Amino acid sequence: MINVLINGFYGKMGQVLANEVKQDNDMNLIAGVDKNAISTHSDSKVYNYISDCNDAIDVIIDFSHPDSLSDLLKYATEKNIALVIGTTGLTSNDMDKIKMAAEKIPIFYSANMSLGINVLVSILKNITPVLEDTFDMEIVEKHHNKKIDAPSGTAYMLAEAINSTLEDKKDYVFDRHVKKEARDKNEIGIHSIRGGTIVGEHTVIFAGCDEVIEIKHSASSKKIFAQGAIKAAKFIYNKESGFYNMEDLMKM
Ligand SMILES: NC(=O)C1=CN([C@@H]2O[C@H](COP(=O)(O)OP(=O)(O)OC[C@H]3O[C@@H](n4cnc5c(N)ncnc54)[C@H](OP(=O)(O)O)[C@@H]3O)[C@@H](O)[C@H]2O)C=CC1
Ligand SMILES: O=C(O)C1=N[C@H](C(=O)O)C[C@H](O)C1
Repeated sequence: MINVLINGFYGKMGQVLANEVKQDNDMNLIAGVDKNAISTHSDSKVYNYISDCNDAIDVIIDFSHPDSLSDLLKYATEKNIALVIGTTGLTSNDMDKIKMAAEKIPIFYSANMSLGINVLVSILKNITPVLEDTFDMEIVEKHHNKKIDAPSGTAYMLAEAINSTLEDKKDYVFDRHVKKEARDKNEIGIHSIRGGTIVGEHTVIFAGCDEVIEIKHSASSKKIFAQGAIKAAKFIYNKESGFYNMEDLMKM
């Protein structure tokens, strides 16, 4: 059995994940951590601070808030516990800290744990070199009205997938407003929409002369992210230290 701790336990993802972990025969939900822990709130043990947890844990799965990152990395590295991180809105400095911690423990990071988005990443890497000279590239992401970061972590991940194939990297332009100059060829536009309960939609638009290609991924339930995180946890809990992502998991 793999012993799991969930960071961000009372959150939308934390609760969906707890449910999925409980139904998984290989996993044992040991406890949760949330900044407003109320012991009577659920049938699971929940701590206010990760440092309060002295249980034997094999893997921590984190869907919380960037503010919890320092405590999370300190705890996991000190106790030598594998980490799966799905939290978005992280800065490049945060990502550097994650990569430094990954020199000591195995860490899996993905801004989107669904299989579909990660297939979309490989499609983008294949088609961008063919289209880059003549097509403009725009990304539109839509999420629920409770989401606190914009653009989504996935939108950045898709833009990075496009850029990874290009020698001349494109700049990112967010929520483009009308400006005097024409659209610069050397940019990727990223547009964020927030409303209702939209789980997550990402569309990549390649707009050429007299033709348009649109590739869209729609999530209709948060379960796909939770199930992806469980696969990631099973993949890394007994791995060597290192920084892992969905590409490593999909290669298996
Ligand atoms: N990688 C992926 O596939 C996916 C990633 N996400 C990302 O996961 C994160 C969580 O999403 P979601 O569940 O919708 O958000 P929620 O706001 O519903 O949940 C986050 C939870 O973490 C708690 N929290 C805040 N700060 C801390 C802290 N310092 N320590 C521990 N817990 C803390 C929040 O408490 P409080 O409400 O009191 O602030 C809340 O209970 C987001 O960054 C989101 O973008 C979401 C879906 C899929
Ligand atoms: O906050 C969410 O809900 C989601 N966040 C992730 C992101 O920022 O890309 C992944 C998914 O789209 C849902």
